[in-house]
Amino acid sequence: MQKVVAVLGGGIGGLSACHHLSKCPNVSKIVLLEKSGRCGGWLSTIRRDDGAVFEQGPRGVRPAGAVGRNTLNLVSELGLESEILPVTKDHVASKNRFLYVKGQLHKMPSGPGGVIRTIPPFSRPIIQSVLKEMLIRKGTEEDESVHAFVSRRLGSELADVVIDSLCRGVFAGDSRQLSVRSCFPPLYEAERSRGSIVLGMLMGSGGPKVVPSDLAKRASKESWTQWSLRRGMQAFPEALEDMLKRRERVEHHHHAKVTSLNMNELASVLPPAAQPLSEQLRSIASVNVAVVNLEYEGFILPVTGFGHLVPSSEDPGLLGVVYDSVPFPQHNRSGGLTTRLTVMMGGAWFEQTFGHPDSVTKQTLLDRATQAVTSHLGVNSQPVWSCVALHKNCIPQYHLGHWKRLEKMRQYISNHNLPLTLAGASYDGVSVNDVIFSGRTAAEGLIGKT
Ligand SMILES: Cc1cc2nc3c(=O)[nH]c(=O)nc-3n(C[C@H](O)[C@H](O)[C@H](O)COP(=O)(O)OP(=O)(O)OC[C@H]3O[C@@H](n4cnc5c(N)ncnc54)[C@H](O)[C@@H]3O)c2cc1C
Ligand SMILES: C=Cc1c2[nH]c(c1C)Cc1[nH]c(c(CCC(=O)O)c1C)Cc1[nH]c(c(C)c1CCC(=O)O)Cc1[nH]c(c(C)c1C=C)C2
Repeated sequence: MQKVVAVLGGGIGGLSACHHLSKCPNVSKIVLLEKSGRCGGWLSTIRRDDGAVFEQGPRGVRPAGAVGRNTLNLVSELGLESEILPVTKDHVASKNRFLYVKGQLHKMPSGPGGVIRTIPPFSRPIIQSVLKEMLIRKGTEEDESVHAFVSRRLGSELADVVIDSLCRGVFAGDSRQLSVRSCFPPLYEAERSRGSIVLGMLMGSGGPKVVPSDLAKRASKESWTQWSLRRGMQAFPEALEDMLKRRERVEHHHHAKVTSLNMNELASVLPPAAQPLSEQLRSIASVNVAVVNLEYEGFILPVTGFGHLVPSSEDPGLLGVVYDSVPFPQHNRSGGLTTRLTVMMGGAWFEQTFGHPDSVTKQTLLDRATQAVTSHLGVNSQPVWSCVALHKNCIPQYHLGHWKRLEKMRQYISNHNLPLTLAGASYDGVSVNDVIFSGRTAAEGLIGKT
């Protein structure tokens, strides 16, 4: 039977779903409804006339794992290989990530040397916590906060500093509220199946199989840790949309105000009979993040690496600073040496730091960002260019019990034969890779594997 499918929202998840649907002969028409004037959602790049590129959303994608290979396969199908900017394992941006603790930058421990010695800000070698972890009894809870899980298994110091910061650097969220089961499924599964995170990591686990393209094989052979594109991440949805435009069965509608991938809006268009589903959708929270891109003249950093994260105990509203020009110097303006930084602020602490997002001024956000660059990195010069963006509700938060909410929603959809499939960052992973994979899974759920 021929199907007509509407895809709501042209973020990278919706585009990925369209792409897979468009390969299926049983789908006679695909209607993509995007509320804004462009597709891509949070993949948003500023391209200046002088060649400089600044990311307002994701800036790097990980090539590892099945979902990473799946994305690279798509990049390859789109013919974007020559546009790829890989960062390899031995690059300084892969080796050096910093934490800003008690007013100082500390390199995050990596490699054997980093775990067997006591390295500030830690009070003992990390190897001690790692070895002890294998002896800790399995938890019995169906779900636990990321902070509670890591405190129980690895100790409160790693939970307070490393895990707290990691949750800020991925979810802009609070590790005390986020669910380990939904935010870091491999950690939760490792404890359940092997009794230990360390053993689970050493022994590996299953997961979806994705046959690698030549590009994905190259990424593995050359040990890439992340990649971007010459014209920035936005080039990815642009290429995907261009490819879809060439397919006859795909209809595009920009400025099409129908519904949204934003939970509240999707919930509001569901029929009253679907109220239980609407309520579950509404209960998925999301946070606001201020993204401040800064450009400085010359090389102004006291250290070099990917960037630094700030634990919530140090400064709740300041999440971290990415040193963009280190991994991707190709995005600097042509001719002349510059440093490009991105300061990320707010997240789960937005309101307590800045008040209501509608009343904070761009100048306040810019001042806060440049002050952080001065105090954290000792930079006294002023940026020669800046751009402030406030992304409202941009990162969904998988709070405790998220897995149960998903199960109830999917059960409800299935019990009521609703012609609806959920895909995107609100459900099974927020990374670009996860979202692209969720679009593929949603399409395959409707039409079978392509
Ligand atoms: C600041 C920031 C940094 C990030 N960094 C990284 C990173 O380094 N690496 C990484 O892997 N991931 C990163 N992410 C996460 C990743 O970018 C997102 O999770 C992902 O892009 C979400 O894609 P999506 O398609 O689910 O949703 P969205 O991007 O939100 O797309 C949803 C689309 O639906 C449209 N829409 C909304 N309302 C309507 C309506 N009424 N009608 C029709 N359409 C509507 C929107 O306009 C939008 O185009 C980052 C995210 C942010 C915000
Ligand atoms: C400071 C805030 C944020 C920074 N990046 C993001 C936020 C909220 C968003 C983000 N970063 C990553 C992902 C994808 C995760 C994935 O599974 O691929 C998302 C949604 C990647 C990432 N960035 C950092 C880490 C540890 C990760 C996880 C994957 C990896 O190891 O590469 C660290 C980090 N992020 C930011 C900074 C300043 C930073 C510093 C070291 C910015």
